[in-house]
Amino acid sequence: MRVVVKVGSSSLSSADGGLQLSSLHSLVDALAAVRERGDEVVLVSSGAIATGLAPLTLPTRPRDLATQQAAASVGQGLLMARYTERFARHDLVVGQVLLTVDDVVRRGHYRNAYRTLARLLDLGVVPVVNENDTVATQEIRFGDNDRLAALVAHLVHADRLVLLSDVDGLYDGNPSRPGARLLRHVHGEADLEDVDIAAPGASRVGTGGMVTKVEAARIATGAGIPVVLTSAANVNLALNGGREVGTTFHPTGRRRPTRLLWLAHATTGKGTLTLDAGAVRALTEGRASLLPAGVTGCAGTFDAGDPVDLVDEAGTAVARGLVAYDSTEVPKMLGRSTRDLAVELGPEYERELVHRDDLVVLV
Ligand SMILES: Nc1ncnc2c1ncn2[C@@H]1O[C@H](COP(=O)(O)OP(=O)(O)O)[C@@H](O)[C@H]1O
Ligand SMILES: N[C@@H](CCC(=O)OP(=O)(O)O)C(=O)O
Repeated sequence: MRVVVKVGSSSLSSADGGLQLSSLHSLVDALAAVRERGDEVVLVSSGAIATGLAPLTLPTRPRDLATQQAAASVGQGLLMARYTERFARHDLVVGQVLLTVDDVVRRGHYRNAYRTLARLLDLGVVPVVNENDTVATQEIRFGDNDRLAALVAHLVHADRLVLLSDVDGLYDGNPSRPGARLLRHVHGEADLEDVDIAAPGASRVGTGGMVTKVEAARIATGAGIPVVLTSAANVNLALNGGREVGTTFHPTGRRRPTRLLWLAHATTGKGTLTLDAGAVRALTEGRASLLPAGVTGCAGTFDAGDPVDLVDEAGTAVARGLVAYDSTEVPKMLGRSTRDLAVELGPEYERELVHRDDLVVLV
């Protein structure tokens, strides 16, 4: 068994927003018990920003990106030091893995991340993953670790994803309202239809609230991985108790190529290409590559290799792909056949605008 456990800032911090050591200790002790049983663990831990607040005497989580990054820079090292100390009590070694979206979406990069994580697990190390907050700009940020955890679970072929928060599961509405009901099982979209997840998190340090957790559960279950959402206080029961706690999201789909999952869920397009009806059909029904002949418009500034949204003439996103040309080159190619382009501009213009291996259909 390989399990990915994600813990949110709200579960690791005290009322004043700083790191709550006792919570971190219970988490580590529960994870160590999983290891003692012979199972493997990858921990996705938030809390860098929360841990950085006290040393910087910041009263609350900062709103601007630069101060968040500074707090993460101060906090991440301290957080890892605490994990290192506590895991060492169980004779376990930890390894820090910091990721950005960009690190894993581009061709080949996700393989590097996978190789490192697989090697760490071979060596018996507990990988501790977080977003690389200090270098992540707005465009390449996850911003929350829930989606990152779902994508990491897929990357390492996990058997289960456990999301730990400050709430004991998914409720049908704001859990602080009287009468809110805990959902024990979610089998698919139909079970989520009447669920209200809009309330922001109760803590001052968490991000995303329930929205990003449900999104993470969708990504993981859609790729065949069951998800358990429960409170960090239940960590031992969830991992070692042998009985169901919180909310279980059951698999709805099957494993897909890793890079395409990242492309669909971790990126935002740097630009937009508008497709005519024939191109939409070729992509969605024929699984074809996108050729310049079927593109009627291009917007945004992007480099070759960047993710772009592919929209139909009504502006609805139908696919996302990694574009093979810069935004300076695309306009002169629109509507032209690859053969004409090769004759006029040279053989390097004969390739697809977006190759089908670099493309994920969203409809
Ligand atoms: N339907 C719901 N069920 C459970 N929790 C919800 C729901 N809607 C909103 N929430 C809020 O989501 C919060 C958890 O999200 P967040 O604060 O981002 O935590 P974390 O730091 O663990 O990621 C809970 O404290 C809860 O108040
Ligand atoms: N990378 C950030 C995590 C962002 C965050 O707070 O996420 P979460 O608490 O999981 O909603 C950090 O370590 O502070």
